Amino acid sequence: MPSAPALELQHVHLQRGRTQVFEGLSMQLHEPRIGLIGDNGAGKTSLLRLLCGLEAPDQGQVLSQGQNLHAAGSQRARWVGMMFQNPDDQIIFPTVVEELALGLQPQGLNKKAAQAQARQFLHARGLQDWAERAVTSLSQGQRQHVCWLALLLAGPRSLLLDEPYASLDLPSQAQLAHDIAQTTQQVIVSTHLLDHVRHFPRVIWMEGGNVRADGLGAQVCAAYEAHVRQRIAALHPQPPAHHG
Ligand SMILES: Nc1ncnc2c1ncn2[C@@H]1O[C@H](COP(=O)(O)OP(=O)(O)OP(=O)(O)O)[C@@H](O)[C@H]1O
Repeated sequence: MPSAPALELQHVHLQRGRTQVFEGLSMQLHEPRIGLIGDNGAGKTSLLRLLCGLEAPDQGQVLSQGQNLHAAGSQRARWVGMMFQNPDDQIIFPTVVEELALGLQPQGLNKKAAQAQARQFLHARGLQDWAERAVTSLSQGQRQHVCWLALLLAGPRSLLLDEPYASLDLPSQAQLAHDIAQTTQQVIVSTHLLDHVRHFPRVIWMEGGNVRADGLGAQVCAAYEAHVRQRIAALHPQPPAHHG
């Protein structure tokens, strides 16, 4: 029998504010790398928030390896973790080492042991100088990097990244793409920068809370780009050719 998918949505309905975002959305997320693409407001962030348990469906359920995510309590942090689009929505503690140590607590480490492990982790990545730094003294891109490090260190079995490249400079984008490639866990990335997911075995194109296309990264990204080109061409029609 095939194993239960890492993550699964079953007939999920979700309302956020006055918006009915999903009406009966179902999907199984087995693949080790999955990209989420689509226009602003398509439902990518809402989907990630459901998948990490931040948002509960109004109807339907979200499962991680067959177990209901929203009934899981603190265990959930071992199954799934999310890196937010805005690092300031994620970071709680004043210093980098404290923030990183937080993610180790679900593994049963006490504060001192967790901070020692976090320091070691930073050291291994040549970032030992960051340990005591005030998070507020870091740039937006650096804070985003702290969020990624916190997620890596916490090590849940599925990592959900919402627009992780948005505030990163080109070297940091390359570093994150490299880190993602090295990661053994499942990684689900929402992005408008299609080159970061084009090579993925699966990309899901969301549109208006539905799946518009779902398949190989190269094919789905090409279909979305062609659709965008068509829409832009329709908005800015070429003037008729002038003869004579
Ligand atoms: N906090 C909220 N309250 C009310 N409605 C919301 C809220 N957040 C999102 N929505 C609505 O839910 C729908 C899906 O939004 P979502 O943020 O999931 O889209 P997205 O694909 O992640 O967009 P983007 O590419 O801009 O990040 C949109 O119609 C949006 O207006």
